[in-house]
Amino acid sequence: METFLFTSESVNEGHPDKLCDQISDAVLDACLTQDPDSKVACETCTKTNMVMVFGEITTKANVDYEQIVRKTCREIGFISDDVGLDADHCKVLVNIEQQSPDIAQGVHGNFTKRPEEIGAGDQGHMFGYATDETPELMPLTHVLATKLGAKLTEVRKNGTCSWLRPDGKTQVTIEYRNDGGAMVPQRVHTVLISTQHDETVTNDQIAADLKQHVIKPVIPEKFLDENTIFHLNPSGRFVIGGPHGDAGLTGRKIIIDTYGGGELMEEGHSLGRIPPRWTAVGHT
Ligand SMILES: Nc1ncnc2c1ncn2[C@@H]1O[C@H](COP(=O)(O)OP(=O)(O)OP(=O)(O)O)[C@@H](O)[C@H]1O
Ligand code: MET
Repeated sequence: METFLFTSESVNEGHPDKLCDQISDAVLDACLTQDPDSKVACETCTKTNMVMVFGEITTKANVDYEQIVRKTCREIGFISDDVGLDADHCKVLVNIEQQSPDIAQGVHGNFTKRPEEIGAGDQGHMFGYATDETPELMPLTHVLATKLGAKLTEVRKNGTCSWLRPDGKTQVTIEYRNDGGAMVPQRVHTVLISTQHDETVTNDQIAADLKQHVIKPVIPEKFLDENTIFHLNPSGRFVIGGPHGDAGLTGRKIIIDTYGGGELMEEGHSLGRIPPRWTAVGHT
């Protein structure tokens, strides 16, 4: 019987790229809440002590971009330089212009087109599929990697593991059996978690807590066996994190946001933009 390995990775809400995704989406939400006809294509980038939002927005909404940036960072837990970013004191740069009139006339005819006439402005490709591996109809590797990341955030915010900091990545490798074209998960081959942590905790404690409070509640026991491999903070030290450790950009985690690598990928994404602009990321 043919078996093969497949791997998906994920990041949690404190990863710098994911922080940017959440800021772009928060800007979009703020515009649409006040003005459902807003045209939004909002990018974000971040590095130590700095967040910048930029892009093209045409809206009647009165939006305080700086406050949206600070609130999003604060809610994730970036509340001091120590942790990777200080939401209340970091530099916030805003460079947002109106949507290009050339694009506006092409997409919505400067607000004159009927909904069924509205176009995308340029070409684009979208891919997608469903799989019966999971109730979510998504690949199991992707579902487990995503749930591990969400659990990490949960046990950080509810105080179960007080040493946790916001940034982190997860990865799950599953051994599948190809059963006449159906991909049937057999076992979890490898689990990798890299999480940001404070100075107080030892690597042994990190590994023990991750097994007990993150892996055990997420990965069904039937998929784990004595040969399952665990790599828990394999780099050995991950105190510096968030934008302090690595630059972040909107739309840099689009495989994680979709099927976890089991699909063809388009160049566009849906973060911080209204549907007609999804495919425009390559241009903005
Ligand atoms: N000391 C560390 N040990 C382990 N992981 C770390 C450490 N410092 C940062 N990281 C994590 O690794 C991530 C970097 O991986 P990521 O794939 O997101 O970006 P990249 O390596 O710049 O590549 P790309 O964005 O091109 O895929 C950081 O954003 C952070 O989540
Ligand atoms: N951008 C980082 C560097 O090369 C890599 C990501 S952090 C593990 O320094």
